[in-house]
This record gives sequence, C-alpha cells and structure tokens, in this order.
Amino acid sequence: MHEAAPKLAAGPIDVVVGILMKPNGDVLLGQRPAGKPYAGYWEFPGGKVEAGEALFAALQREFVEELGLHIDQATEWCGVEHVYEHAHVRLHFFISRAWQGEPQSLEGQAFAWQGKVGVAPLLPATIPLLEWLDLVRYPAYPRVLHK
Ligand SMILES: Nc1nc2c([nH]c(=O)n2[C@@H]2O[C@H](COP(=O)(O)OP(=O)(O)OP(=O)(O)O)[C@@H](O)[C@H]2O)c(=O)[nH]1
Repeated sequence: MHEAAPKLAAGPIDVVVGILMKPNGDVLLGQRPAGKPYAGYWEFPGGKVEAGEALFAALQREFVEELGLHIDQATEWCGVEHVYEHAHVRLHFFISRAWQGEPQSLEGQAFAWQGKVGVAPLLPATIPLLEWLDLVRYPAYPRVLHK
C-alpha cells in the first residue's frame, strides 16, 4: 500500500511594489481597503503579478488600476520574502522617480505622501524597508562620486 504523497507547500506568490519618490524624498503610501487581508494596514501600492506577466508590466498595471498613475521608469531595488498566515509572498520593491498623473483613490483607499513615515500600522514585511529608505531618499540612487 502506498502512503499518500505529502502535500507540496504552495510556492511563493510574486508581488510587485512601487515606491514613488518625490525629489524631496517623500514617498506615497496607501491604506489597504476593507475586504482584503490586513485591511486598514498601510503599504506601498502594488499587487500580485499575473501568470506570464513581466514584473515592470505588472507594476505599471497595478498603478493604473489602483491610482490612475502611469509609471514611466522604475529601478528594481530589493526583494523581501515573507510568510503570512494567508500567503507566502515574494515582494519585488521598485523605486520610481518618473511617473505621470496625480494619485486618485480608485479603490476607495486612503493614501498619503510621507517624509518620515508616520502612518501606522504598516504591513509587517514592509516595516524594515522604512529604515533602508533613508539610504536612498535624498541623493539620486545609485550615486557615484568622483575626485
Ligand atoms: N502592495 C503591497 N503588498 C504588500 C506589501 N507588503 C506586503 O507584505 N505585501 C503583501 O503582498 C500581497 C499583495 O497582495 P494584494 O492582495 O494586495 O494584491 P492584489 O492587489 O493583486 O489583490 P487582489 O488579489 O485582491 O487583486 C499581500 O499578501 C500583502 O500582505 C506592500 O508594501 N505593498
């Protein structure tokens, strides 16, 4: 008799996240709307990558859907993997300093431009990013200095 094959753990879900950064270092955060896991928590805008979709295309799509913004250019910044009780996610964080339009609340969510981030609570996997942001906030990143 064969034993039942062990259930394979679901692989991580790819999520793209965009940090819009103004020249003065302010970044845009949104509050998760009712009905989603962690409703009311603050996050950087973004969402799940669809099957076969390129990361940057997914980022552009999410910003159009959620905020009515067009992202012209973004830099892939860092990746964070996190296991929540509802999902195992692999987050791909981008920084964009080039977009068109003003954010609109297309999903009824609140949003806020923040220098030192003062909104709370933040999604757990996003909390460490706030400290790392200070590394890239003011100079154009990456910046190479010459003698
Ligand atoms: N957008 C965003 N998602 C984040 C961040 N940090 C973080 O852990 N996540 C996680 O990444 C996942 C994003 O999924 P989502 O449910 O918002 O994606 P979505 O907009 O495509 O949702 P949908 O499935 O309702 O269409 C969630 O599990 C969320 O907890 C963040 O800073 N921004």
